[in-house]
Order: sequence, then structure tokens, then C-alpha cells
Amino acid sequence: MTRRVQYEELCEILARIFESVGTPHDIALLLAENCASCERDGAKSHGIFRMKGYVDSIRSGWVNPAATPRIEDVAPSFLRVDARNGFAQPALAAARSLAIGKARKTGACILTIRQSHHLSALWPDIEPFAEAGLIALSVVNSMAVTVPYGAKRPLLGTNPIAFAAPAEGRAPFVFDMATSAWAHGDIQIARREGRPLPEGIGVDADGEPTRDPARVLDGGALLPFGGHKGSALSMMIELLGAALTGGQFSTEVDWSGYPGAATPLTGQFILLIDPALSGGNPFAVRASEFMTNLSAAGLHVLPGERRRRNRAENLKNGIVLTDEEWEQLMTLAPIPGENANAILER
Ligand SMILES: NC(=O)C1=CN([C@@H]2O[C@H](COP(=O)(O)OP(=O)(O)OC[C@H]3O[C@@H](n4cnc5c(N)ncnc54)[C@H](OP(=O)(O)O)[C@@H]3O)[C@@H](O)[C@H]2O)C=CC1
Ligand SMILES: O=C([O-])C1=[NH+]CCC1
Repeated sequence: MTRRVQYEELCEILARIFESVGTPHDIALLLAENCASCERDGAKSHGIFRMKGYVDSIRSGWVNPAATPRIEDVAPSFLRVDARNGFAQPALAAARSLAIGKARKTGACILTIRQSHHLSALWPDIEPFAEAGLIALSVVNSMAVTVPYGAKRPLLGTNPIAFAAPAEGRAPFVFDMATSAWAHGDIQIARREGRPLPEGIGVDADGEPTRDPARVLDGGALLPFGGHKGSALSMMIELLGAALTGGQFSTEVDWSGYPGAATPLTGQFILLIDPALSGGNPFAVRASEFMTNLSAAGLHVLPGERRRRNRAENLKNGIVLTDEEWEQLMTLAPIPGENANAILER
């Protein structure tokens, strides 16, 4: 059985869960909207199933949900943020308008965030920059669960890269993808649902190829997407996400003393470019032309379109949750089931 939950109601429930474990109201709202947006857009690998990880990370003391980020304005085009063991999203929110101002003034801004926990998709971080007319690129490293191409043991995170660019008269061009063959979240969902993986996604504890998600998760590892190419991109993300920001490499994430912790404590890199300084015709016009050419070449789905379709459908009709998903949420919710149901009926 399934039920439909309005986006705003889901945000309210998630915010209460965050608040119940000591997250200040404003940060709870921000994280709730971020997680509910993933669910709303069908980005299930970072939707509500992640709530237990957030809660356990906070309860274990691994992350400080009330941390106040410290912003360091180090150069005309360079901003550093120390999240101080808090979540990456409030750190980004604190620096967002300063970063936009620098990008508009100097043409570009590099924003690095360190000592930050990121358990979500990257597109919610950068899509708003493109909506504001800027080009944005972001990467974050995670935890060492991916074996570099040709290596024997995991050293890389699942390390996503996301890019967003404005396009005239249409939604921005946005892609967001793990550099491992699959996101770790999708492997967890496959295990929960008892689904075998396709070939080429992961290996077991002996380094042998396996299609069993449990064997990948329990001592095994993921492979990079696209062999040595995805592997090289993922290496770049370790360098930008950790070495440049002052954060930790994925191998340095040690949450062993924090049972249940699931939020990697690493770093995030964001590059903003103001396309107002580009040559020739305006960038957004050229981007739109390019997207039209892609469609004319027979491409039916541009990156980001599936998400936006889900968003439109789910904002109109409500987000579909299975009974199992709802029950899992209710075990975390500080509101008794009856009150939660009242929220749903409103
Ligand atoms: N915080 C962290 O440390 C980590 C976060 N993640 C997150 O996990 C999420 C999922 O990653 P991943 O599983 O690799 O993403 P997907 O493989 O599902 O999608 C990658 C990109 O390709 C696009 N796409 C998918 N299918 C098609 C298609 N048939 N035609 C055209 N475009 C297509 C998607 O658009 P669309 O969005 O519209 O589907 C998306 O932009 C990401 O949001 C990522 O940020 C991953 C690893 C670590
Ligand atoms: O799905 C994934 O690979 C991850 N999401 C957050 C940390 C790693």
C-alpha cells in the first residue's frame, strides 16, 4: 500500500525529526527541505531513507547539528568556510550571498567548505545558483568505499560531481552524478529490496565481482564508473574536496567510535562563474541553443529533466510513500502516528 504526502507536510515532519535530536529550528528546516526535495524529485538514494542516518549521526555525537559555520573571506574570488563539524548545507547557506556577490564582482568565486558533513545530493546546492544566472560546479568527497581502477582496496569516496548552468527561456541544465558506478545509497536500497546489482558495480571482500548488494556493503567495495576515467575524476574530487578545502580524504573518515554514524565528515568545493563576462552571444542563449540541438539529435531526456518531471508531478499530486517508508519515518518522528496522520489529512 502507498500514501501521498504533500511536499510541505513532508518538510514539516522531517524538520520535527531533526529538531527532536537537537537541531536548531532554522537548520532543521533547511535540512528537511533538502531531504524532502530529494524525495520529491525522485532522487530516492538521498531521500527520506537517509533520515535514520542523519538521526543516528546526530545522536552518536559524530556531527554537531547546531554548529555555527565560520566564513573566511580570503581573496576577491576565494571564500573559505569552516563548518566546524556541522552539516555542509547550513555552511553553504551562510556563505551563499557573499559568494554570489564575489562571483558577480570578479567574474568567479571559489567556495571551499571543510569540516562538513554531506549526506545528500549535490543538485540542491547548485541549482539555485543557475536559477540566479550563474554557472556552478560542485564536488564533495565521501567515505572510502570505491576501489580506484587497477587498485586492490577502496580509497575513494562515491564522490559526486554536479554542474548547473542557466539557459535562456528554459530550466537550467543540471547534472549530478556519483563517480562510483552506483551511489552507495542505491546499493543500500537494492539490499533492502532484495534486488541483485547489474554486473560491474561492485566487488566482495576478496575483490571478486559480485552482484549481491550485501557483499558489496559488508566488506566489499564499489567500482568507479567508466573504469580509469571515472576513477581519475574521483581522484580529482578527493583533491578538490579534501586537499584544497582543508577537509579529510575519504580514507580519513573514522566514525568507528560513533555507532550508527552515516554522514561523511569531509569537504566540498564549489566554483561559481558569472557568464555575463563570456564572449560572443550571451551564455544562456548559447546554452539554450545547445540544448535544442541535443533534442534535435534525438535526445529525449536531458540530464535533470527526469527530476523536474517528478517534481512537477509530486508537487501537484503529493509524494508517494510506501507503508514501509512511512512506518520507518514514524519510528523517527517525535509526533505520535495520529498527529502525523492529521498532518496528512490537512
Ligand atoms: N553526498 C555524497 O557524498 C554523495 C551524493 N551522491 C548523490 O547521489 C545522487 C545520485 O547519483 P547517481 O546515482 O550517480 O545519479 P544517476 O545515475 O541517477 O544520474 C546521474 C545524472 O544523469 C542524469 N540521467 C540519468 N539517466 C539519464 C538518461 N537516461 N538520460 C539523460 N540523463 C540521465 C540524471 O538526471 P536526473 O537527475 O534528471 O535523473 C543525473 O543528472 C546524486 O544526486 C549525487 O549527488 C552520490 C554519491 C555521494
Ligand atoms: O550515496 C552515496 O554514495 C553517498 N551519499 C552520501 C554519502 C555517500
